[in-house]
Amino acid sequence: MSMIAAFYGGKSILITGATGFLGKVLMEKLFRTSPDLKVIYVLVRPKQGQTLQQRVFQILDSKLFEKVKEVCPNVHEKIRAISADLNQNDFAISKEDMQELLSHTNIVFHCAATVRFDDHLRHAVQLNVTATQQLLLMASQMPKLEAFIHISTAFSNCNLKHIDEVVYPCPVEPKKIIDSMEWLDDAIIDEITPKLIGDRPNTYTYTKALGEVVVQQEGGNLNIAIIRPSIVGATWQEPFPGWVDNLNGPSGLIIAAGKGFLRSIRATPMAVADLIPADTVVNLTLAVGWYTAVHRPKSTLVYHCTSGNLNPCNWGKMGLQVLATFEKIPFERAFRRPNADFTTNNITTHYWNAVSHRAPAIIYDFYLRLTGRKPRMTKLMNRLLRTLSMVEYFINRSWEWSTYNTEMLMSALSPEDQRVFNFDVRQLNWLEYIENYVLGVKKYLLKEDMAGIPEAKQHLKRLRNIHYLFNTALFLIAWRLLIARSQVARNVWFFIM
Ligand SMILES: CCCCCCCCCCCCCCCCCCCCCCCCCCCC(=O)SCCNC(=O)CCNC(=O)[C@H](O)C(C)(C)COP(=O)(O)OP(=O)(O)OC[C@H]1O[C@@H](n2cnc3c(N)ncnc32)[C@H](O)[C@@H]1OP(=O)(O)O
Ligand SMILES: NC(=O)C1=CN([C@@H]2O[C@H](COP(=O)(O)OP(=O)(O)OC[C@H]3O[C@@H](n4cnc5c(N)ncnc54)[C@H](OP(=O)(O)O)[C@@H]3O)[C@@H](O)[C@H]2O)C=CC1
Repeated sequence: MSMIAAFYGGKSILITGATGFLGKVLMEKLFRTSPDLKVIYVLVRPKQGQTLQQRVFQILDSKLFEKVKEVCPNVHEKIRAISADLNQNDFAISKEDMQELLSHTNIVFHCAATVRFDDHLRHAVQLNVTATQQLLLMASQMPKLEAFIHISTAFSNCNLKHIDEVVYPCPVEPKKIIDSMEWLDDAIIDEITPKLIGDRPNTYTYTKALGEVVVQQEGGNLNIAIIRPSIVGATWQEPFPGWVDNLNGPSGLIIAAGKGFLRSIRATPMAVADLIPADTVVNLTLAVGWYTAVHRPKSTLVYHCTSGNLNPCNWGKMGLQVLATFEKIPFERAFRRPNADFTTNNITTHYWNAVSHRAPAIIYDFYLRLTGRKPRMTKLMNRLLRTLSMVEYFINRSWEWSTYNTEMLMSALSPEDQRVFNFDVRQLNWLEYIENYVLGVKKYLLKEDMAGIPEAKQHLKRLRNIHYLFNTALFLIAWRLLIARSQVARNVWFFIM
């Protein structure tokens, strides 16, 4: 019998960010392994054209939850969607809902965040820092609370090379930052943002670091733990391999490469690609929730959920495997044959961006215009180049994350829990994982049918022939121009003939 699964039985659990990528996998695992849990409260903001219930039921009715329905047929009754906006005071939760949350919640999993790299500092502080502060305040008024688990990121201290499982202080106190966001206007915030984020690459990593400091400073007597996942990728095993539902991290770039838009990327092949599957993060999170509630460590423990020091894979190996998978399972209606390459310096990056990204987009848009259609490729390419410039920081460096607490926790689990809540990345076979990831991107993100693979292969063959024809024509034109101008070229030509 799994002790962790039994622990969540009968519990009332509050999840923020439940409609996000990690939140969904977390809910799925909770319902599947502890179908006798009492209720999961999810803080959800209303979205245009959908009621809260519709939003949540859409998730429960998705393929991700198919197995849950078998073990927990009344799953719809065990989820309680609470209207909340983490950007608002008291999260704009009604008095009755707040009362219910405060008096019943046993465990809090705080997953909500803005993960955009380019978010305005004011908004990133609001969601990643102030909302965390407010949630802690709520948690301190929950008499039945047993554990508060905060999801951060392994990159919150990416300005360091070696990162320990501790909360690092920030030069400016989070409270001062929160206060200043209230009275500074946008223009001044824009001006001071580079100074505040310092040697971090973006507002996301900076505000996640501030959020951790808030958790440590304002956690009071709560049982708190912080989890720091690295780059979260598609699921490894559960509920099935390859599940993914957004374009963050590598997923969007896998699409861009598979559709033939992404032809070169500035990356260091030997740099460690610290990916971690979403189900591994969720298993660790649930184990941490149990451990924190039952063992009540004296201080706030930080757990690194990373792969690099236990089972490293580098970007070169990952890129090659992604490309190899496209051979077997190509994406439909590719723009060009997938054939991306790594560049390593500014000059080659600019050159290939011009030749392989911008030029084909301009030519294609010209063709669209000629045929009376709306040009769209240049816009798409600009977006891709912007994304590339934002991720470059992370794919040209390696970090070392120590994992003492995570390994300690692994050894504290019973053999059954180690199996049911497996977060041992040493067992991960990267080649198999990446192949399933690409397959998952095709099925769950692009919603492409496997029956379309033969046609996709035919399409790639046609693209290859067009490519050969285009190159031959280009060569002949260049040669013809050369022959017209150079006696040496003419002599060589006649000699060959
Ligand atoms: C040895 C040599 C070998 C050679 C082999 C070479 C082979 C190469 C093969 C290449 C194969 C590729 C696979 C490997 C790629 C590796 C890259 C991995 C990158 C990983 C970097 C992650 C770093 C993680 C650090 C921290 C981790 C975390 O803690 S948080 C999670 C990470 N967060 C994110 O990823 C968010 C990033 N996104 C953003 O910040 C923003 O979206 C943006 C700034 C990128 C774009 O903002 P913008 O306002 O322009 O657009 P937006 O409104 O967001 O969206 C507009 C449309 O664009 C779509 N979109 C959004 N995001 C992406 C994306 N990442 N990729 C593509 N498209 C995206 C979005 O859906 C919108 O579409 P429409 O709705 O249709 O308009
Ligand atoms: N994905 C990754 O690679 C990594 C993620 N993390 C961390 O994991 C956590 C979850 O990330 P992930 O699932 O990928 O992120 P997503 O962007 O997929 O999900 C974010 C969640 O936060 C919610 N949210 C955002 N703003 C508000 C708001 N104002 N009010 C209420 N809810 C809001 C979103 O709701 P809505 O659906 O309404 O938008 C969504 O449920 C984050 O803390 C992130 O920092 C850490 C490392 C890597």
